[in-house]
Amino acid sequence: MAHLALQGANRPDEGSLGAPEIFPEEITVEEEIGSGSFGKVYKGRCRQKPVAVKILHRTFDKRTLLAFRREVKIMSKIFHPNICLFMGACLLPEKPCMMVTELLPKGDVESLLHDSKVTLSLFLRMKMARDAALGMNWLHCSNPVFIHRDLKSSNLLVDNNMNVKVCDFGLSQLIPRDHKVKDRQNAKGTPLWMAPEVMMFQEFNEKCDVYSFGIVLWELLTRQEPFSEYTSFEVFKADVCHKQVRPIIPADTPSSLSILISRCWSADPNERPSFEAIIGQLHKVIIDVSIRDEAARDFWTIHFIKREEVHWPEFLEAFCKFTGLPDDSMRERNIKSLHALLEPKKDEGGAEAVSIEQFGRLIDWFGLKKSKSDDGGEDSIFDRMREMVQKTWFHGEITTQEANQKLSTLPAGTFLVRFSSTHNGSYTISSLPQSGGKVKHQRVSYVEGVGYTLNGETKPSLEVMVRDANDLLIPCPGSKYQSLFVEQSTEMMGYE
Ligand SMILES: Nc1ncnc2c1ncn2[C@@H]1O[C@H](COP(=O)(O)OP(=O)(O)OP(=O)(O)O)[C@@H](O)[C@H]1O
Repeated sequence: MAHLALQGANRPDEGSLGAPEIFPEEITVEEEIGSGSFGKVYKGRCRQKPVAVKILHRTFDKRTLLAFRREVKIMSKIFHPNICLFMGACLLPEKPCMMVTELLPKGDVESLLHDSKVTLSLFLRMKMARDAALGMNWLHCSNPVFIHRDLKSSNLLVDNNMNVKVCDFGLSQLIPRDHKVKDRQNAKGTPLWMAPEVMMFQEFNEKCDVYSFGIVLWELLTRQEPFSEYTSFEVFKADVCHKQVRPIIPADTPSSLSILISRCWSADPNERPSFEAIIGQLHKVIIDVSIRDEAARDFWTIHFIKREEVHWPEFLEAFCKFTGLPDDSMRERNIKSLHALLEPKKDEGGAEAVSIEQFGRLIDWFGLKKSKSDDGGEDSIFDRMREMVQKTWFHGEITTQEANQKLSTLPAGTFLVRFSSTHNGSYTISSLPQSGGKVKHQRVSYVEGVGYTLNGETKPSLEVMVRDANDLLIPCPGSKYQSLFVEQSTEMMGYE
């Protein structure tokens, strides 16, 4: 009954919200996918399209209704690829208040980060951060300025292509550009992500969202909950506001990222960067977290800044020039090896593209620097790649499970060498012990200029390691690179 009274008294002039109207009969509600302070979110269908339907509690107070109406009003005015698409609302008196938005099937970033079964590389997590920053920049660039006021990882939603969109505008507010405002009563937002000036009821502007973004960046970096050590709100508030306590940034974080996080959550809002500046810095962070080798990083920055994927021909031309690949009889085989190891993915138009992540991993595995060859000369990265794919025992990027499947029915002493699926730059030797039993997986670390280390013993090449081992006897057949060399041996025969 309470909600009926409120609906009657507080819903004047629905048309002024300017939201496209959707009637309840047009919406089919399916399973629940989330809940919040206002009510629940369901997966549903509207006009044959899968959608998300946010339904207000059956009983709600005036504040909740105002927040819901504010959200509808704001969402019906913002359109950006990184902001959850508003599709319409039902605000009819006597009917449940509902808001229809696009469905983001992968749910929210917080749930994904804390699900240990979900693999999310740091590269992908930083791309997610940049998507969120792009959405936030759109809000902050509008005039008057939109302040979100509740930016946190659970208000970032993810689509099937892992694109991130900002949602939940229930606490958002508009302020004139270059102005500051103050909360008169309760501070709005979620305390763990709330800027100190907001918590202390001081004047604030859109930079309060940048503070929250700093906490989100830290969550994306660490996959942990912020401030989980606190049990008392008063102690937490005093520490954050007066002692400037912030979550600990892991020591091995690339400096471009740790500096960005620290600047975002500065105590002084003027020291926090704008989202425009954050986006620029995240382009750099994405390169830094994807490519560990400094020279390779410079290569990508000079040629492909702001791009995470480059078409194969463009990449090849730049990389061959950069490495000085000679135009000799090996050139074609070198390029074939590079292509096979990079495994460029086909984009929507069918063109092959090399990703920054894959490039970074390739450099970790093979190193850019020249190394000493067996004949006293020098081997380039191309020599190392070409020689590796020719080894019958080398199976490249296969998982532990795939290695188990390949080996399980073969005789003892059979082995293969593959890239480690968990440690960038390392290799794994999977073998069937001669003593019998299950497949054994041993990680070999590779340090450029030093060699390949297994059980404390370092060898100059994997070939030497395999040759010197007593129990690696029969190369496992079925390497995907073998077909590459069937053609090449024929070609070679042709040359001779
Ligand atoms: N469009 C959507 N697609 C998929 N899931 C969604 C969608 N909208 C919301 N959700 C899920 O529902 C949860 C709650 O939604 P939302 O943040 O809008 O609620 P809220 O009550 O405003 O939250 P809070 O109480 O934290 O302010 C989200 O964290 C997300 O898991």
